[in-house]
Amino acid sequence: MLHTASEEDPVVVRGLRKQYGDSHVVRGVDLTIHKGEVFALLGPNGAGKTTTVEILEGVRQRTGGDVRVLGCDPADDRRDWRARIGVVPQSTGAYTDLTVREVVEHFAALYPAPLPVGQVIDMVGLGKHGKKQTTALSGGQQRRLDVAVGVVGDPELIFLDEPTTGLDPVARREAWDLVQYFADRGRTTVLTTHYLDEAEALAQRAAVIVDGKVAEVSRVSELGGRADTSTTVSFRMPPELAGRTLPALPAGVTVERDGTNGDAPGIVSILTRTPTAVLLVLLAWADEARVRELPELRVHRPTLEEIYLDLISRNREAKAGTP
Ligand SMILES: Nc1ncnc2c1ncn2[C@@H]1O[C@H](COP(=O)(O)OP(=O)(O)OP(=O)(O)O)[C@@H](O)[C@H]1O
Repeated sequence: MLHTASEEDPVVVRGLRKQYGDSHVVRGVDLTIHKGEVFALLGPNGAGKTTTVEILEGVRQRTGGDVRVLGCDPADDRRDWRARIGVVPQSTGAYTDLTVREVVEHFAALYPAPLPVGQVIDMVGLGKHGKKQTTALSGGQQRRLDVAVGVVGDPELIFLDEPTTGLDPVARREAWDLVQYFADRGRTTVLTTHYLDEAEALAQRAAVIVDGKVAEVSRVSELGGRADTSTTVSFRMPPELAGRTLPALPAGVTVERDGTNGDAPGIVSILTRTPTAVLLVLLAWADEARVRELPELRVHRPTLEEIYLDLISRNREAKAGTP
């Protein structure tokens, strides 16, 4: 049963299971991925992300559950269906003694309406290497070739499994531009990544998979209750204000002080949902005491990485507490 998903949704998964012998590696995954979105799959090593993605790509058989990808069951592996999806697998392909251009041309010929080969080679940053033997490419250049091969068919749905692993920072940004290019064309992308900045930059929604189950699926901006988390305003108490009480702060704040270290005044941290209001009060207070700079003043909102690590650790603790 594929309830609550629309006909339009390119990926609909319900109760997906995969077992290798006695080992249950995907244990009841539900996912609905909407048309035109970049959807990130996050989770620790061995969580079952690649297994799930490979089932969606039709390269791995499932043990149970319902799966619809572009309206078809991937297990049927229809040729016309396959031409509508693009796959950049986790491991780099081996293309023997062909040149970059020959490899991309070869794959382009498999699709009814491929993108121009030269454009794709340029887009992945291999413009200067079209005539190079693939065996002579660096690891990062080979990874770019994988991406070219995955997208040359101008697919409706693209699976990118850790596409930027091994790329230098400039090449990573180029790969991000490429994902954005397809998003702008209304294409759908399923992006598996360990880089949370990548998920944050590219994806609208994400699922966190832990131990073969979806621990959470939400908008990236709301992952792990992120939208509701407090901001920390902190500073080192200046000597001029040491020993004074803080001014009256807006309601709902929590104040923490680390111990003063000998004569050094300690750090004051204020957890708040209204950092601007807190800053206004603090700055007026400092100004009144003629303190022009609050030392080490910092306004810190938890990063996606901190939220993610917290989510994984809470998940592990909950599991450890389960009898
Ligand atoms: N062919 C196989 N036979 C037996 N076990 C397998 C096989 N393929 C994968 N596994 C196991 O299934 C589990 C999930 O692996 P999977 O590759 O899906 O994880 P992942 O979330 O993609 O991890 P990573 O982030 O490291 O890529 C792992 O414990 C892995 O060892």
